[in-house]
Amino acid sequence: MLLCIDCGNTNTVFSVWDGDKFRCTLRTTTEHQRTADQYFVWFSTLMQHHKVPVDIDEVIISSTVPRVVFNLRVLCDHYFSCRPMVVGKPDCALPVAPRVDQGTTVGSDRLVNTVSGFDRHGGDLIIVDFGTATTFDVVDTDGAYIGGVISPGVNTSLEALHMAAAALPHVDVTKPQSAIGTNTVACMQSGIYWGYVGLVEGIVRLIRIERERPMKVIATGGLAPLFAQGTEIFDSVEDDLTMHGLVLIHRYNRERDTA
Ligand SMILES: Nc1ncnc2c1ncn2[C@@H]1O[C@H](COP(=O)(O)OP(=O)(O)O)[C@@H](O)[C@H]1O
Ligand SMILES: CC(C)(COP(=O)(O)O)[C@@H](O)C(=O)NCCC(=O)O
Ligand SMILES: [K+]
Repeated sequence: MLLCIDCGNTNTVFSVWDGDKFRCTLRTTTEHQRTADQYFVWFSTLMQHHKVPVDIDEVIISSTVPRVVFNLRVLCDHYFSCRPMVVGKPDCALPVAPRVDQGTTVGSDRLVNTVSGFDRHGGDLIIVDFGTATTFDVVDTDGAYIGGVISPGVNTSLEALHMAAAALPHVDVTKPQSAIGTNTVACMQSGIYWGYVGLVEGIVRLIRIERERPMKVIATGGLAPLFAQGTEIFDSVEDDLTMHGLVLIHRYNRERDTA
């Protein structure tokens, strides 16, 4: 079976693909100190819990944190006897090359989302990913990543506000009933929630004007369903977008190898 690993700055997700469907999806925090042995104990324990056999023979990794890739490679070598495909490395090809400034390294999560979104919806897309950063990936008619927007993530902004202001507590993001908060926590939640709704709607509007054509908007990332409750801007919310892209990129490279 194929193990797909999506390593973001906050969370690392392992998903096991049996060639037909995902059998199991597991999430842990991203920590570059975690060793191959620690990954394996965590992974094999939860696989047993979910009654999925641990027979991994192929691995594909997307990581926005370069330092974690070393230990993930050791995991593949010691426990799965394979060499992982790593998105963004020269030996991992993409169906359509990104068109960005020379020398720019695009985050591999954004490249994977682009491949996935194009497969599901065709071109002319804006993919909004609510991760550690809130990113907007613009996908051209032919499926190329052509740039986008990087904004601070929702929780990153809340944390920065709490750190910077002595009287502001740590709060969780939720959808407030109204814009006007009548206590400190409610004021902060309104600022974050309605602020991000406005940010997303505003940036999508500007991108559409620049592109001069209709563009579908796809939302993904842990907080996407929550923000979808506050705006009509998303055509679709897909929590498996990155994992689907990893399966596609893996298949694309395997088919190239055998061609
Ligand atoms: N289901 C969820 N509900 C609420 N918050 C979530 C959920 N999933 C992730 N988050 C939060 O959203 C932020 C981004 O998480 P994630 O999408 O995993 O980021 P990354 O891909 O950058 O690691 C984190 O602060 C995380 O705690
Ligand atoms: C913008 C990001 C930090 C988002 O990562 P994430 O929130 O998924 O951890 C990541 O895609 C990244 O490090 N990008 C490199 C710069 C770029 O994509 O242009
Ligand atoms: K991400």
